[in-house]
Amino acid sequence: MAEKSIAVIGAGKWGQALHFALSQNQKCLITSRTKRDIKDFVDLQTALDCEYLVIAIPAQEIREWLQENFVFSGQKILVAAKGIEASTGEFLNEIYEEFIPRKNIGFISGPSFASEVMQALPAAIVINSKSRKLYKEVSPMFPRFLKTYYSDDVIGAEVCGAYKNVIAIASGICQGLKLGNNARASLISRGLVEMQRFGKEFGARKSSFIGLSGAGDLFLTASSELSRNFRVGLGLAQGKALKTILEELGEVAEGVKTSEAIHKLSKKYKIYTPIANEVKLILEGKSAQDSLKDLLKS
Ligand SMILES: NC(=O)C1=CN([C@@H]2O[C@H](COP(=O)(O)OP(=O)(O)OC[C@H]3O[C@@H](n4cnc5c(N)ncnc54)[C@H](OP(=O)(O)O)[C@@H]3O)[C@@H](O)[C@H]2O)C=CC1
Ligand SMILES: O=C(CO)COP(=O)(O)O
Repeated sequence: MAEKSIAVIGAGKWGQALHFALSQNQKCLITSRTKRDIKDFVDLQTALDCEYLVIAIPAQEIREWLQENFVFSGQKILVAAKGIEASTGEFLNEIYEEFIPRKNIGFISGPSFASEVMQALPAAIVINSKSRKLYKEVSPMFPRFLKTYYSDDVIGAEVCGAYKNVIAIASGICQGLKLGNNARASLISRGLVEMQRFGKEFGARKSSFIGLSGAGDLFLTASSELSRNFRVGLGLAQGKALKTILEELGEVAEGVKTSEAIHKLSKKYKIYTPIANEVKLILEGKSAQDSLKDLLKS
């Protein structure tokens, strides 16, 4: 295995942005299911032979991808996805740990729209790992414009990154229904309380929710049309069918499936998650106006 070699797997929006960022300080390879005519694009095996892998494959696809493609041979992994597996309700750390030792895995979180990273605009992200050593190894790989912080609250970062996508859908609905700034601020702040309550059940640390991974990413995603999840919400408020919205989007909106996962987990562990539950129901066809009435009285 080549030393300090690094590759991004998954050349979607975020994978390409991370490849751009990681190419500033060293050579970084990139691969994807669909072959692309882009700089440093290699076949999958060449990428898998690298020592460091940044995996930007969506949450719902990763288990099957790992089963079919991944053999652990000492690689260190940074997980770029933000979501919870809907079919099982399993967190990404649980899935990855079936294939890779915990000390070799880190999770990227924090407010980071790919399109802005692509323009080298400044941002701050968190590398969440049980191994501080891993953080120390990967931190210098990031360019100056992407400031990195360390946290060992892996589950906290995961819940924040996944849950904020669902709240972003709710916020897009709120915007689409023209409910006003007061309503949106109320929704986002109650969303933060809700995701913290949910995370507590799984051992997430409270402080993660007021930091970059939580409030930082939530405020970003739930207040901007740059967010795909927010745009899903806008489409729902306009009465568009989910299928049409997702076709028009052409990119992943993790909040859609993650709302199912949250529903499953909140039912199992009896966690009060009113906003996520209404998002799931709206995605299944409930009218947004009816959801609003139910949220206001609950
Ligand atoms: N975009 C952003 O600003 C940010 C995104 N994220 C997270 O990163 C993850 C990826 O997002 P993003 O890159 O934007 O999404 P995109 O929809 O742009 O790209 C998805 C990528 O996943 C690959 N992919 C999808 N299904 C499979 C599969 N079954 N097997 C192998 N590869 C697959 C696609 O490969 P191909 O195209 O080659 O077929 C593509 O490279 C999501 O979890 C998202 O929440 C996190 C932070 C910021
Ligand atoms: O996670 C993101 C920014 O931090 C991107 O959010 P969207 O997937 O909603 O675009």
